[in-house]
Amino acid sequence: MSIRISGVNKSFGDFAALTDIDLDLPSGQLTALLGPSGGGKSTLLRIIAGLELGDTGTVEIEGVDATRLPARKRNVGFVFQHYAAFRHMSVADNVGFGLRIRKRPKAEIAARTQEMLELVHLAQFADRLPAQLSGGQRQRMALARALAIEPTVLLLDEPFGALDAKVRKELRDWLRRLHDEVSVTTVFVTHDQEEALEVADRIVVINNGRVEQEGTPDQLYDEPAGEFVMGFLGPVTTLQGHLVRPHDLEVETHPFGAAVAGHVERLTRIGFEVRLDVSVAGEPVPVLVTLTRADAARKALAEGSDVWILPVPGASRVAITGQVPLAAEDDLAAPAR
Ligand SMILES: Nc1ncnc2c1ncn2[C@@H]1O[C@H](COP(=O)(O)OP(=O)(O)OP(=O)(O)O)[C@@H](O)[C@H]1O
Repeated sequence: MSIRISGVNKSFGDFAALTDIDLDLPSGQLTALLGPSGGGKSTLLRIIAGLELGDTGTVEIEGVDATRLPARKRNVGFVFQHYAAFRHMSVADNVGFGLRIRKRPKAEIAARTQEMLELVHLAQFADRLPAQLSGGQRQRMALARALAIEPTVLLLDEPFGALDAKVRKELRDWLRRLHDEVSVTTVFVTHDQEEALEVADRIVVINNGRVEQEGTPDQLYDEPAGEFVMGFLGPVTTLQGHLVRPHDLEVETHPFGAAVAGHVERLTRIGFEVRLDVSVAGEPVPVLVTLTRADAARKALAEGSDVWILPVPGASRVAITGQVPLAAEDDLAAPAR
């Protein structure tokens, strides 16, 4: 285990930012800390980095107790959302900065800088100033700088958060490939569930200062530990006291099995999908069902259709206990995936 966090608590005044955090983050893997704003992700990352000290607990990095080690002795590389580059230094000098302050020989600095610039595909921009790069290129420069010191651990705090959706997606794919190439233990903070599901080997869901669940993307998606995790990972709807995913509901225009009867109140086409708002006796709000256009056409579904709905076998379902899933409403308003 590369990073072991045991019994960490952290309060700011009487506000508990982190409560009883125990985590093992495996060597060489890409782990996402995922959760809503204010949940404590950045605080945990800063404690791993040594930029913040927990009130209790320990942090071990590669078997070494790092709890009381200052940040510069932990051998971590760090990239923040808004990367603060040295504006008067060239891209190459920015990348080599960490090596210069560590007083490495000049030839080594030059070679390593070149290697890093090639890794992040910025070699042709070595002599530019950071202001002459695009936002995405600047974040790649930041990654090159963090990696130049050969860190044991690479920590990224919403590294692509400030970029537009398309560049973000490109960098996300690129980070995954980069990680596979250099395979340094990487922990990144995100509040974007799609980013975490796509990129990470492991996901730790953090909410209200606590770990809600950790596991592989598939484990979390297939077996969410509760309402919060299920609601945070994508669109959900409510049927018979359970949360279920709208695309996991089978819909027919005739009764079948244990299906419940309903009435299509609204039919919306969104790209290749069709979304149905189905009123069901006993349900306070319409049940949401998504299916493909072809499926909807084949079944001749229309507003006003009488339908029967049932979760498909093996669908993830979570019993509702009263806690409102945070992401659900936004996700329902957005085009279903
Ligand atoms: N230095 C501080 N002093 C007081 N409160 C703080 C401090 N740092 C963080 N907090 C509080 O601790 C909570 C957790 O903050 P943190 O930045 O870790 O959350 P986060 O999950 O990373 O959120 P975001 O995605 O918005 O950055 C927040 O409520 C924040 O206001």
